[in-house]
Amino acid sequence: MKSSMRSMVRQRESRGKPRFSAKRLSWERMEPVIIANLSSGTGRRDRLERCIEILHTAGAAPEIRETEAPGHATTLARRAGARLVIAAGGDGTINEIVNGLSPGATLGVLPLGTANVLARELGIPLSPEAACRRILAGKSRKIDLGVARNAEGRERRFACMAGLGFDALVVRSVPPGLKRRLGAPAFVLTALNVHFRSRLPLLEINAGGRLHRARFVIVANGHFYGGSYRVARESLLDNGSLHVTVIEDTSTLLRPDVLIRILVRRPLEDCLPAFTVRRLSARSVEAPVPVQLDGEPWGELPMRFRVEPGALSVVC
Ligand SMILES: Nc1ncnc2c1ncn2[C@@H]1O[C@H](COP(=O)(O)OP(=O)(O)OP(=O)(O)O)[C@@H](O)[C@H]1O
Repeated sequence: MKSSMRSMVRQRESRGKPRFSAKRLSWERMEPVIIANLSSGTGRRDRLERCIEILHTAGAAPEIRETEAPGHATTLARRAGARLVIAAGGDGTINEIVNGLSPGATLGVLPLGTANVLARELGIPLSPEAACRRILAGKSRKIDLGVARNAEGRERRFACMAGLGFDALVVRSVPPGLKRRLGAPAFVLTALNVHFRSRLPLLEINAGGRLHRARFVIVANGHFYGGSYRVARESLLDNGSLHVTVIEDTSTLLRPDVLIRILVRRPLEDCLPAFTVRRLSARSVEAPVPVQLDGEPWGELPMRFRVEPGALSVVC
């Protein structure tokens, strides 16, 4: 079973060459707007102001919009229209923006979050100054987006990953104060707490007619997870598929061969069942199973997931 899954991954990867080439972006004409979440991990005002200064010095005069509450970035992105919309924040802010962007808009990223998975995936420098220079260099490319659809038919896009079960419970449980103080290690501590103290509900996924039962499933659009941890060997942002990692039991994550790979940032697909698909469905088996999208809670199973190839234009 495992070897057939690995060969599926290999087959897909050999077909997974970039499908959308980079093109030069006329960002001056796109009237840039920065949507800034100053409550995100490293979203301090002085960092944002340094970025604005760099952009001004280069002759760009972006409009600045600060978020006032969770969800506000979606409204601001919707209002911005077909412009260069620069997300100053983390993956949660990017997720909100991606869910409000107009067709014809391009996303820029100033990584001011905790994990900054999409920035890492795109190779955007994590220093805000260097990220500004990348925006000024003005190249864009198309990437895929994942889409989750819940039982009521509501849809939400994700740029990096959906997590079913274990990590969604962690995201729900991490105390905001601990996250502010510790950053990413707050998730590791909470994950250990959830693993040892909670009874994780069982879920079932159906991918192309194959059923898998697990307590934790990662549906990734890219290959990084939770920062610089890896689920897959290489970036998958534009290969037209979702990468699925199946963790039957979270105690597997503490198995020495798996733990070592996690610690040295080797891809989980080397030691855990993984495959790529265009769509899958997931349901809970016994008790409600929570879901997270790009690190933010988004309801419970059942849900369907699919990829939208080349759905987002991003500065890279
Ligand atoms: N003005 C605001 N006040 C409080 N929370 C906000 C505000 N604007 C946005 N948020 C919320 O802040 C949360 C965290 O944002 P974000 O994910 O960008 O930062 P992060 O968690 O530090 O980064 P990462 O996801 O990269 O680890 C999101 O849930 C978002 O809805």
